[in-house]
Amino acid sequence: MGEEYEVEVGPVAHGGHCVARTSEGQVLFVRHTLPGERVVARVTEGEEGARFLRADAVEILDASKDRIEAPCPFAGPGRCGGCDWQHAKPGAQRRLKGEVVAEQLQRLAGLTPEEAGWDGTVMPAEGDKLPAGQVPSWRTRVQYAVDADGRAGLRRHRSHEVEPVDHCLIAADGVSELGVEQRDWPGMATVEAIAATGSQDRQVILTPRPGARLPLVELDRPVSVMRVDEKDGGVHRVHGRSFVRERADGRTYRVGSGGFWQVHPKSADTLVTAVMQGLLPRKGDMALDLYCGVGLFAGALADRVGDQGAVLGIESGKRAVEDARHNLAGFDRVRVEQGKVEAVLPRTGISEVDLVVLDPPRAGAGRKTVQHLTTLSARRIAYVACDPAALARDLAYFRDGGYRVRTLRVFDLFPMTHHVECVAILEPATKGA
Ligand SMILES: C[S@@+](CC[C@H](N)C(=O)[O-])C[C@H]1O[C@@H](n2cnc3c(N)ncnc32)[C@H](O)[C@@H]1O
Repeated sequence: MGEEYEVEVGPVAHGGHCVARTSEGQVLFVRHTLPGERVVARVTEGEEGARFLRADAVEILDASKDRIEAPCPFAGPGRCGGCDWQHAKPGAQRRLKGEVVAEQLQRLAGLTPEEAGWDGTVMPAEGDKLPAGQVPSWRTRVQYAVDADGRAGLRRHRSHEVEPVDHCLIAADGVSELGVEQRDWPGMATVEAIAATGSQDRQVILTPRPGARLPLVELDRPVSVMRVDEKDGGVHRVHGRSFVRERADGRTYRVGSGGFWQVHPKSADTLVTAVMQGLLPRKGDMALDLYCGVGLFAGALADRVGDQGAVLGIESGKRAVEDARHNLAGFDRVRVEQGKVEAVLPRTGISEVDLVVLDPPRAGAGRKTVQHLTTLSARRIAYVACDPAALARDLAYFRDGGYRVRTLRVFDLFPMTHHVECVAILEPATKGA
């Protein structure tokens, strides 16, 4: 810890850092740098003999042409851990993400971009293509951590320490307007601020420290307030609605506190469009929406498969299932089952479907679920992935089960961070042969 090395920085790696080697051959994962730079890297984590050390670039000796001054005053070595690429031009950020996706596909699935039907580009969300130095304000959900003095901030990288922040540049305007960063939150561990897209619903979710009393929540806009129970982790209503209303694909979705909804205001529409363009649902199709959350893709599929078709959603979160059933109540032939996909799907007895959407959490779907899906004779499968490593692992299982990737599209729905969203469309390998 604290040791410094002068290094030439190599390629980007998954996780918001680049790879370098010390003169003794020790691998360093270096943050706050870019490929091709020469930097002084200070070790932040790792022990002697470890496979790799983590480090921050604390001095830039030769700068990349893709480097800019970080627009956020809270970014930099040892500071806020929320963004990884504040110091890179927007186009360079997307190129780096593309290189990470390509590397993961190659290493974990043995696929080149061409074999995955991908042109190698990473698409910005509509409206996000801004000149260098301007930052899209896209985070409609921000969980602030609160320090011992009650100041709201964000956690430092791989740390519980809080970097107090008076304006997070990537927070959506609706979040910033609440003024969470401008007041103190004594006794709170976290304060989550939510600004819905397509409605004026605003919500604050407070997590008190053990024994602390809830503060009076007076913000710059009307909000509903929820509280996270320190014992059972349950989310309870303090005042106002216990949900926000989001809009996507022409429909309104109720999302209860603690439930999942895409964070970028354009994400839900972007992903629904990519999935529907890839699947091309037909009237009368039978479709699955796995890991369905509050029913985003199930709703879009239900509209398209019509009265003769049917959609089954599966989701583990109890509250999300209640919301999905509420959101999809207008469709007679849509059912939502609660439970883990790996347990519920085999129990349904379904042996054949036309289409599948799966949008699993970061860990991916895993071998067992993928194997099961490859037995259902689906005409097409859409895999929505927030982690390219998990996607690549699962694509390899799909290949073993006789499916090939027809197209892959990659979207930058998390600007300034290392995160990236992929939509892969699969079909039986025999079809593409
Ligand atoms: C990435 S979110 C996708 C939600 C939805 N497709 C959307 O876009 O709004 C993943 C969802 O999977 C649920 N989940 C996590 N593990 C699960 C499992 N093993 N089985 C079923 N659902 C799961 C989470 O509760 C979450 O709602």
